[in-house]
Amino acid sequence: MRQYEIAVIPGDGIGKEVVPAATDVLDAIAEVHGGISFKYTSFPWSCDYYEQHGKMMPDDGLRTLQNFEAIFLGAVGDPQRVPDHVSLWGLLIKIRREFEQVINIRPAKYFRGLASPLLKPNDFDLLVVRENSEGEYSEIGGRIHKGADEIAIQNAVFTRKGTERAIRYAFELAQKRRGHVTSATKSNGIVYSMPFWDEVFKDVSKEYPDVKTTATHIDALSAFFVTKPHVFDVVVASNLFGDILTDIGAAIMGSIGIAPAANINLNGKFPSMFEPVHGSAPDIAGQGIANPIGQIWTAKMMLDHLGHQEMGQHLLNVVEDVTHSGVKTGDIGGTATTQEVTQEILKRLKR
Ligand SMILES: NC(=O)C1=CN([C@@H]2O[C@H](COP(=O)(O)OP(=O)(O)OC[C@H]3O[C@@H](n4cnc5c(N)ncnc54)[C@H](O)[C@@H]3O)[C@@H](O)[C@H]2O)C=CC1
Ligand SMILES: CC(=O)C(=O)O
Ligand SMILES: [K+]
Ligand SMILES: [Mn+2]
Repeated sequence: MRQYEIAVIPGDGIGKEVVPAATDVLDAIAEVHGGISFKYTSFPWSCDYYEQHGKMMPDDGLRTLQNFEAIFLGAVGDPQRVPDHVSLWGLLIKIRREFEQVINIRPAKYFRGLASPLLKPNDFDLLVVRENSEGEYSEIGGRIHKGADEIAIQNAVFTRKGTERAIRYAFELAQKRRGHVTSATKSNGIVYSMPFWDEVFKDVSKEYPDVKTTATHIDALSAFFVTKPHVFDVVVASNLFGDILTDIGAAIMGSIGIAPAANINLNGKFPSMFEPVHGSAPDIAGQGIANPIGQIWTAKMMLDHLGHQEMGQHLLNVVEDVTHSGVKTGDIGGTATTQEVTQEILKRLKR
């Protein structure tokens, strides 16, 4: 029996509702297939924790997390109580950066049983590779003066290492898929970092002559995600562009509540972290109606990462069966609660 040590951080809002649902499902799939089990250690780091301790996690929090094989996180943020830049940078983004989780993989595909808002959803199946450690999300800059003279400066950071790493990762994935990489650019408006991004994309592409390439400005690309998502295979994007594109990817599937994500550490020095694309959804938190599929599909990505692709595929098939059967939460047109969807998934998994 292989037991995996997993750090669990439910976080805020619906994170606290969907994370237990997903760990129940993980336990069930492990039991059904046999050979593996999960040992969870839960950490209460969140905006509640911040209110009590004045920080999002203890000073030695990262050292504690470092001993785990993976981190399973829900969502961070409660803007009524703690400013978002404080809560996210104090926990979620801190872990991504300090643990060198430099790649964020976020799939979107036609999902059986879901009413996509697209008129002709076709069969789309794409992967966004989001640069996850630098880019537009930086702490470089500052604010000076007050009132009419006030100035805010925010610098974006694009290193050759980081840019090349994300782009190369996209090419490697494309070789195992349909052999096409689309680069999200904006070199017509952003005159230093994006021409640089384009150059690196071109350089890396020379090493993969079998992979087809396209570079598309982020504005048009966002539109194409809505009008013809089936043309995309792997899309590589900077931190901010990838963030926005993947909410669109979630929306065209049918709901932001179903999209998964994996924050991948490539050098093996730190654990990777698995958390859905969505946030803490304060507008529906505490009602028991959050869609657990984003968190459960994220669990599938963790299974894949740990080398259990067969279990992962089985899990996703069952989730699609449940959606197809009509047991759905409100965001995707159903009336079921988080618990009811989870129970239905558990029941079918154990069949
Ligand atoms: N990775 C993370 O932890 C993220 C955290 N956030 C934080 O979350 C908080 C809320 O941010 P928002 O911009 O409102 O984004 P959000 O993703 O939390 O919610 C956007 C909309 O989608 C709905 N939604 C999200 N997940 C759902 C689910 N599982 N089931 C049903 N409906 C769902 C919400 O009810 C809301 O109407 C903020 O504090 C924000 O900073 C936002 C995005 C990512
Ligand atoms: C923070 C956020 O929105 C994301 O990482 O997707
Ligand atoms: K999340
Ligand atoms: Mn986002």
